[in-house]
Amino acid sequence: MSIHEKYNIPKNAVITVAGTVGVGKSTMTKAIANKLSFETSMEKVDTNPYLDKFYHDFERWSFHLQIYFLAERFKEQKRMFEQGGGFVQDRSIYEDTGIFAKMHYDKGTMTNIDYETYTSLFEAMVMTPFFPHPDVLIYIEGSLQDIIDRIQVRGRPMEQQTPTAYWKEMHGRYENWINNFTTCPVLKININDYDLIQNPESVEPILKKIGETINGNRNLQHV
Ligand SMILES: Nc1ncnc2c1ncn2[C@@H]1O[C@H](COP(=O)(O)OP(=O)(O)O)[C@@H](O)[C@H]1O
Ligand SMILES: Nc1ncnc2c1ncn2[C@H]1C[C@H](O)[C@@H](COP(=O)(O)O)O1
Repeated sequence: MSIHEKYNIPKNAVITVAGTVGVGKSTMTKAIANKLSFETSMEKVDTNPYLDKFYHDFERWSFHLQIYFLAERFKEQKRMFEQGGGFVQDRSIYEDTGIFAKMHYDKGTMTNIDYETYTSLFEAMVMTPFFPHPDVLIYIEGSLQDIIDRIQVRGRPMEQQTPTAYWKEMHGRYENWINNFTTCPVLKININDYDLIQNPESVEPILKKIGETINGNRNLQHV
């Protein structure tokens, strides 16, 4: 029996992984893709031409950065579906607008005009019946302290130098955002319930839940 049959995960599934910075999305993305022999769509940090500048001057670069992320993730989303699925994606496109753009607008580091321009572009590109959504969004959650520790250990200077208040604000917003997210089925996982670094096999119960979430939703659709 193949692993796809074992957990009832279609070979053409598209799985996206969401959660705050440093919570463990990339690690989870690679572990799931490896088990399912799926392709990954990784968020590229080193080649992002705006990210470091943005962390040094939010006001100056927040619009440029959001447009860049929107273009990159839109192209990736298109690629995943054009290739017929079988992908795990490191961070969903929905967090760009629901978390980041909104947070910078609310905090005054993105202007009203820029926010309007960005959100109308996002809505026109993504929130249309023509744009396919993932089969499941895995939401990883953890305590603020664990996340701050992970950001420090990972060691990207631009993130290490960012005040804790930024991560705290983001952490609170994520909880709100996920509780109101309805675009595709959600599977919530807490970082205390697995450890992919010490115990790679702890991905197995996650695969089981992925299959259940995808199929639970398909059954609901056919009732
Ligand atoms: N289960 C885990 N236990 C301990 N550390 C972890 C775990 N998963 C990820 N990490 C570490 O936390 C840091 C952030 O993980 P990463 O996957 O890069 O997060 P994200 O993609 O969400 O920013 C990395 O240093 C990674 O090695
Ligand atoms: N849409 C975004 N706006 C601002 N910053 C963002 C956005 N998407 C990702 N980021 C930042 C946050 C991190 O510093 C890096 C990579 O994210 P990670 O959660 O570590 O994968 O990009």
